Amino acid sequence: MTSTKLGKDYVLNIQHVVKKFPVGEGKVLTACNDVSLKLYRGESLAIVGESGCGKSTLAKCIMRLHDVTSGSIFYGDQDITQLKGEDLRQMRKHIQMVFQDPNTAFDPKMKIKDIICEPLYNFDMIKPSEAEEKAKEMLRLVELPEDIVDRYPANMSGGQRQRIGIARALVLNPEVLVCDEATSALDVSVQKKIVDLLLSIQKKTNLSIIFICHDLALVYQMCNRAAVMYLGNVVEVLPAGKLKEAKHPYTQALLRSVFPLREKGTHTVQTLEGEIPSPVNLPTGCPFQDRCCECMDHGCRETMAPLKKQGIQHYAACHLLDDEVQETAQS
Ligand SMILES: Nc1ncnc2c1ncn2[C@@H]1O[C@H](COP(=O)(O)OP(=O)(O)OP(=O)(O)O)[C@@H](O)[C@H]1O
Repeated sequence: MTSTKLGKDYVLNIQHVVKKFPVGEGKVLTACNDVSLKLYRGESLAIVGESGCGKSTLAKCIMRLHDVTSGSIFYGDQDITQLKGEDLRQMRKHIQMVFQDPNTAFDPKMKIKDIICEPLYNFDMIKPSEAEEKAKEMLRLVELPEDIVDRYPANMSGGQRQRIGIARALVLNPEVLVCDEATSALDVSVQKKIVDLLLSIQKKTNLSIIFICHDLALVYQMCNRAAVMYLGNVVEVLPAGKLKEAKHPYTQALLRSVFPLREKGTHTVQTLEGEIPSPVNLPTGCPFQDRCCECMDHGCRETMAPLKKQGIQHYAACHLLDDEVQETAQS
């Protein structure tokens, strides 16, 4: 389990991000609904939740692969949602992404050294004569043999290719790494090695990592904090090592399907009842109301509860909960 001691210093401040997609016939799909989160320097922040809850859309807004509909994402004092042209290009040096599928991420005709050094070429930060040495340095960082610099990606394993993807993402020495399901295409044993590698690089470089992941057991072991999304909303933020103390009925339901499996003895695996509502017709009130066995007629169906403080670095958005301390929640 990872320590949850965090500095006050944050590298990203996501404020009230809304992302809507037009889906025809005048209808609008809300993929992210007023998301506010901070990413602290040197932390790994997991974004978890069922398929379609808006995790990748949020990552793409951070990477500026999508424009937000409204809201801000501050990197230092720069609102990256407003950057254009050369300013936007320069910002990409600081925030890099590792994609899910290492098998389709690279041009098969490029040598490993050119794949790794491509971001440096893009910023005119390297001469061709320096590429081999730089690529070897990055291969050492991701614990791959240096002598593969002149090879092509085709004959490498998925795990090796993902290490190359990490080397390429880190070659510009970014402050933030966004990993969108970066291990889910790999075998379980390889997943663990890639996660350990990311953690050891993080210790050396104080990198901040956003880790989008379905695997709650992995998040529990490797991340500092977890933000739980449901239907485009952040419903709970808490120390990842305290996931089992989650307060939001959705997080609790999500966890019941994972953690009992790891305990000996008798148990039944509980799954979430009902269907996730369509993000095209978001209900008024709490997004989880129709699947929540504790839903109250008054309140839950009328307004979305704000994130309320539940403990150190722990906030949950539920009408059943009170604020532990009378203060505005800052996730
Ligand atoms: N370009 C798009 N146009 C329209 N709808 C989109 C677009 N991209 C995503 N969506 C919708 O937005 C919602 C959130 O999708 P998103 O990919 O962010 O979810 P996710 O939590 O990352 O899911 P998964 O875990 O399956 O990757 C989904 O309903 C999805 O269908």
